[in-house]
Amino acid sequence: MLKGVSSVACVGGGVIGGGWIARFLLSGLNVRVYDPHPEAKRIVGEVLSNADRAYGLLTMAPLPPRGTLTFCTTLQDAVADADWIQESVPERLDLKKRVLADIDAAARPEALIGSSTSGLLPSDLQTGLTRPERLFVAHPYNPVYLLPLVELVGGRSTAPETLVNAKAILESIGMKGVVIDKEIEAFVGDRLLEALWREALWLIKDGICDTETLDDVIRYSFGLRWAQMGLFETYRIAGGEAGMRHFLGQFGPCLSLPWTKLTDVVDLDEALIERIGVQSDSQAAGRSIRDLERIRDENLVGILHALQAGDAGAGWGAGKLLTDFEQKLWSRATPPTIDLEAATPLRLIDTRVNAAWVDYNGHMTEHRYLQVFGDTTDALLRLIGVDMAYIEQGHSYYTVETHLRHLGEAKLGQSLYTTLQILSYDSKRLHFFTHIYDLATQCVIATAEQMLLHVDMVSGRTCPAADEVLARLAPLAQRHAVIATPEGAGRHVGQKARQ
Ligand SMILES: NC(=O)C1=CN([C@@H]2O[C@H](COP(=O)(O)OP(=O)(O)OC[C@H]3O[C@@H](n4cnc5c(N)ncnc54)[C@H](O)[C@@H]3O)[C@@H](O)[C@H]2O)C=CC1
Ligand SMILES: C[N+](C)(C)CC(=O)CC(=O)[O-]
Repeated sequence: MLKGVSSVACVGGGVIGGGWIARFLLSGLNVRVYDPHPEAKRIVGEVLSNADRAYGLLTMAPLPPRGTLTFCTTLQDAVADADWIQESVPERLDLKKRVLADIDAAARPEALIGSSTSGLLPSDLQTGLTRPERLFVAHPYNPVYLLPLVELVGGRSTAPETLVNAKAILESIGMKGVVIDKEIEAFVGDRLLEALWREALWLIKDGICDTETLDDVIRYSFGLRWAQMGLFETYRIAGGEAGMRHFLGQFGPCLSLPWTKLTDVVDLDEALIERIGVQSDSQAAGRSIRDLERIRDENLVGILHALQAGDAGAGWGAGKLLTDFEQKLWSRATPPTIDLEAATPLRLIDTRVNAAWVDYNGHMTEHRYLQVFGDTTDALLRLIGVDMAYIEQGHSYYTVETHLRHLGEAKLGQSLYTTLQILSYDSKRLHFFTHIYDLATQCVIATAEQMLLHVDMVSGRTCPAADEVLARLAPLAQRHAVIATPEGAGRHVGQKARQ
């Protein structure tokens, strides 16, 4: 049975606790935090501010009102009324056991308790608890507010329904809970990461390459592959038409070659720590951690958006998950009210310039303007009844001419909105003028004048629009006819002739 969650407690508000706090708050849940660090409020505030920025770029779907954030002076006060308590204190078994025992004693009996541990066994964490059945590992990935995966691992005493409930709750906040069948130190993700990490330390220690080269090798090649398909499916493709079996046949014998040092663990002595520290400082080129976080977040948003377009627009992996989450948000939201009676252009789209829209000039690239104008056209069409049901009947409007003017610049994260004025129409033609405005200054960023024709999609020829569409169009066009013709309407591209 799925338990509803409205309030959450986070015990520990560092890198991971801060990420959880942001994820919960931005999903509309109230969060109470306990972290004795004297600067906990500042640290959480900074993570939250980056998370806000990242969500502003990630989605235009109507997020619920942000939950309230409360810092508590005692652990007991933080957890007493919570439905879900997430422990994210440092990775030490003795400390975690002490903190989890305090949580167990102060929490409501039905509250779920997740631990962010990267590798400690849930059976070890739950020994000695009064209600060990509600304790489980909920191992997330940094940054928790963007990366959707949580490994859910139960211990010997964890009740199966605890994991079922946890998975459902995570789905409701846009995350993917993956239940790991058997507990093992470091679970699945950190087993893989740890193997790579240990190998990488040897490569630096042995002077095979420096830290920047090693990172380049990952991020220009298999890092991109892993982001969208994981390991096994990627290798299946690498087997060519004969697939995985061929891959295993070809590369299986390499397992006996000295291609890894995994049987041996590098001595992470002072000298190696210093070498890595120096190389890593130089690689960061003076960028602060928060700067690097913002760059990372923009990249992840770009990859997630690209994955939303995967599989012919159906979405792929984490991109499909984001689309499904956005659809839930749209279905829960109240539709925006558009004043159809007013003699003013229709305000149809509110949007924000996202990372994938920005080009080498540092501003919104030209084809994205057409996308915003196209989204505005779609909003008008939906308003007059040309929706997916209408299109499935075999009729639609096609754009046959666009005159687009760039009058200002739009930068990453800038909030924009569009207004549309109908200039003329008849049974087959629809002619209108659209402005893109900067929300903050109300300045015009771009305009487009467009002509659309109503078509029979089977014959590919124009034909009159349905009566009900024209009936919706008529009153709008009448109201717009009394508004002054917009500056720039009817303009063409040209230069004054030389005298
Ligand atoms: N940093 C990472 O990349 C990831 C870490 N994790 C796990 O998350 C957990 C936390 O790690 P980080 O956030 O990286 O550590 P962190 O050091 O950034 O944060 C730990 C926080 O816990 C607070 N704390 C210490 N004792 C406490 C207590 N008794 N009660 C409440 N708060 C207390 C500290 O003041 C600090 O703010 C660990 O179990 C770690 O393995 C999981 C996934 C990724
Ligand atoms: C380094 N680490 C073991 C704490 C990493 C993780 O647990 C997951 C991650 O975000 O990489």
